[in-house]
Amino acid sequence: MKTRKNTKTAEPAIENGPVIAIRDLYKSFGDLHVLKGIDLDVNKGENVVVLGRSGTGKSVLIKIISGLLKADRGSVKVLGQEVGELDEKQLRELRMKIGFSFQNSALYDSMTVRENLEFPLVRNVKNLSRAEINKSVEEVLESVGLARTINQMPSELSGGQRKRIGIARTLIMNPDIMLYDEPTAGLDPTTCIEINELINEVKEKYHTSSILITHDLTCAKMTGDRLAMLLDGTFAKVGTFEEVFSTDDERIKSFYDYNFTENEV
Ligand SMILES: Nc1ncnc2c1ncn2[C@@H]1O[C@H](COP(=O)(O)OP(=O)(O)OP(=O)(O)O)[C@@H](O)[C@H]1O
Repeated sequence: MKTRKNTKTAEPAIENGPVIAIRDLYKSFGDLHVLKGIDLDVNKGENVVVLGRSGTGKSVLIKIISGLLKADRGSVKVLGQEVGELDEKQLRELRMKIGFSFQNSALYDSMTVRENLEFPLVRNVKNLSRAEINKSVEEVLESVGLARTINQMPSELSGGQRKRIGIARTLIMNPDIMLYDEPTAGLDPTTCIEINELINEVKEKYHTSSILITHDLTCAKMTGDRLAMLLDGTFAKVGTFEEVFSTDDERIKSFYDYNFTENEV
C-alpha cells in the first residue's frame, strides 16, 4: 500500500495509448550519427529492455526521453506530452513522474538510509507532516525488503542493498515510469536475480511502466515483457526474448553469444 497512491493521476491523453511513444527519432553529435530513426512504444504496465553494445546510444535515448538531451528530429511523447516542446518547469514536473535508477545507485554517502529516502520527498512535496514522511520511508523500505537498514549509512550496505535503496528512493516519489540503467551491473549472479525479482515486484506493486538498459541477458529474460535490440542506430528487432533471439541476424546472434551467461532463471 502506498501512502500517496492517489497522487498518481489518470492522464486522459495516454489512457489507451503508450506511456512512452517514440517515432522516427534521430540524434547525432557532429559526424557521429547515434540514433537513426528509432520507433518504440512502452505500454502501460510494461517493462521494455533496451539492449545494445557499448556506445550504441542507449543512454542517449534515455536522456532524450527524460528531456536531458534534445533530439535532432522525431517525436518523443512521455505520458502524452511531447518532451521536446516542454519548458524547464514542465520538464521538472514530468521528471517527478519518472524514477531514475542509476548504475552507481547515486546515494548520498553522508546521509543515513532514512535521510537518503526522505530527501526527494521533502524537496519535492510540500506540506508533508513528519508522520507522513516516516510512513512513506518505512513503506518503500519494506517494499524493497530492507526495513532494518533505516538507520545505516550507505557505506555499511552491500552493492545489492545499495541498489535496492536507490530503487526505494525513486519509488518514494510514486513514479509512473521507471528508467533503469544497468540495474544488475557489478552484482554477483544471485544478487542479480534478486534485483530482477525486485524490478518485477515494483512493476506489479507500483504499476510502473519501465525502460531497462542492460547487457545482462538474464536480466532481460527475467524482467523484459519486450526487448528492443539497438544496432547501428535503429532497433533491429523488437519482441519477446524468444522472438528477438530466434533470428538469422548474425549481429544479434553474436550479441547473444557474448552476453548470455546462464544464471538459472
Ligand atoms: N553529449 C555528448 N556529446 C558527444 N557525444 C556523445 C554525447 N553523449 C553521448 N555521446 C556519444 O554517443 C554514443 C552513444 O553513447 P551512449 O552513452 O548512449 O552509449 P551506450 O549505448 O549507453 O553505451 P554503454 O553501454 O557503454 O553505456 C557514444 O559514442 C558517445 O560517445
